[in-house]
Amino acid sequence: MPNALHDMRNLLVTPPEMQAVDKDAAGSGIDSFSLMRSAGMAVSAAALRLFPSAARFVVFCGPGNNGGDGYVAAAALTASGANVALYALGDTGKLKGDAARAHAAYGREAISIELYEPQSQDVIIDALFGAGLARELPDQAQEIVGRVDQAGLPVVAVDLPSGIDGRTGEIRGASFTAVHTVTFMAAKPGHVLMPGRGRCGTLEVFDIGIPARLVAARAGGLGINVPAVWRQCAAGLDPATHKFKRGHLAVFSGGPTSTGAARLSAAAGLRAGAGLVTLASPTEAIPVNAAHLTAVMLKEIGNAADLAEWLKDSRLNAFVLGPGFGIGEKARDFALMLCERALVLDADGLTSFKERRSELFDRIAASGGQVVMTPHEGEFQRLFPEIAADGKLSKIEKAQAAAKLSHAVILSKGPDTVIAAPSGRAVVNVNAPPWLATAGSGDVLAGIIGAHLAQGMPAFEAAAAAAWRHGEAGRRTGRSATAEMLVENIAPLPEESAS
Ligand SMILES: NC(=O)C1=CN([C@@H]2O[C@H](COP(=O)(O)OP(=O)(O)OC[C@H]3O[C@@H](n4cnc5c(N)ncnc54)[C@H](O)[C@@H]3O)[C@@H](O)[C@H]2O)[C@@H](O)CC1
Ligand SMILES: [K+]
Repeated sequence: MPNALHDMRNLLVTPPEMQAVDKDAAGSGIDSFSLMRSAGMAVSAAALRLFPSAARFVVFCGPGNNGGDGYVAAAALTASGANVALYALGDTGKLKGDAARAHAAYGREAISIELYEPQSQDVIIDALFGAGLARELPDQAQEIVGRVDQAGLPVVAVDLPSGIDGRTGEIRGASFTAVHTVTFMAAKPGHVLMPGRGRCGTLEVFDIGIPARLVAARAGGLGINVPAVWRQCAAGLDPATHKFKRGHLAVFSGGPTSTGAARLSAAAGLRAGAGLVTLASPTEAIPVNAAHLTAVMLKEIGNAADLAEWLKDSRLNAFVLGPGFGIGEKARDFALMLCERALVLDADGLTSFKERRSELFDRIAASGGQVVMTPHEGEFQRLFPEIAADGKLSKIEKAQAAAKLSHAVILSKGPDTVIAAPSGRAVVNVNAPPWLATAGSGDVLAGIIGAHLAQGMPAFEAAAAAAWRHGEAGRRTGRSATAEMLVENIAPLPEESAS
């Protein structure tokens, strides 16, 4: 990935990668206890900043280094004059290494965790498990989660709310729901994938002093979808250029009773910067489409022969196929003809290949075109059932596997949309408000991707930039968003200086 990944704010590092970074840091002579001290101090500072008048900080410490951070935080909070109670999960005599040292330095009594009784003014510091959580949260910890939830106490999480799997964002049995999470060096997939993301509260990524080059060396091409990921590819898109240079996007309409979805895509494509947009309509739907279009042009394309003739115009460079199109042979024939240019395959376009996916994947591999597929969860299951059913994989890993198999860029939709390329590169989109999940929203997204492809952006960047602009449009529109309002609120691509 280009420069964006060297900015640690945009990186996602998996727990195994982070463990390797820790080892490299120790190997390069950095004192690992000083890292733990920085981590614990950052947690203490966050807790005091957020809850300056807490009656009592209750620190839960686990059996590993996450617990070690907790002991440091407890010592720092005590030194600041705060009232602190510390509860340990497991036998503190079995603590090892830095965690044992942090426990010894704390020097006060650690109470056994089952004795914890919530008090109404408690602020919880959760240092039970972090990146090292390897299986379901132990029963004893699950019970404490229940007590804290029931009492409605605020939780500040160390690294991750205990119970959230840092690789997948899944909840391992139960988890705390934090108001604030302090993680170290870089965010983990579990902070941005659902349901984990919904339980982290605000996320603080604190630099504990591991050199960035050590983190970057282990990071495997995952990031957060920020403009820096695709801005360089968007920089050449000068709105003043001749309209054909801005590309000609074609969107395929369904029959007379299902034309609205394609018109939404077309309108979004025009708004997002395609130079020309044509709605390709079957004969029967021409009157209804004609009655609703102004800036978008209309072309009658009834069958594959019509399409073949139209494709002689090489300026037609990007296509959206699927919204409202209808499932079946016609969708398959059209899609296979379009793979060698730039194609967004969405909705019915995806479902049409449920039983015939290898035809599509082989054609994409052979054609060398720019293809983006935009499945929601159900469509993903239809097209990639074996990947969808693999419970061990995270949403990122599923999208990566699907991209590799299909040779296309996969935009896997949801509140935590993932964009993955066949190379394994992937980003998670984080700017989408919940109300973006409105009828027709996906059609708008497909149109924005199409506009980017028409302007010559490579498929990965086209999809990532579109997910981001779609999220921004949702924010600008507000809670009452309809798909038409989203189109109106697609903002220009951000300038070079935006981060
Ligand atoms: N560079 C870094 O990232 C640093 C990480 N630090 C902390 O170290 C943490 C990672 O430490 P660890 O690798 O020791 O991991 P954890 O402290 O998250 O937990 C690991 C311990 O719990 C056990 N365990 C895992 N799952 C369990 C389960 N379900 N039930 C019972 N026991 C279970 C493991 O055998 C191990 O003893 C991070 O979350 C962070 O808080 C800090 O100390 C500073 C440096
Ligand atoms: K934790």
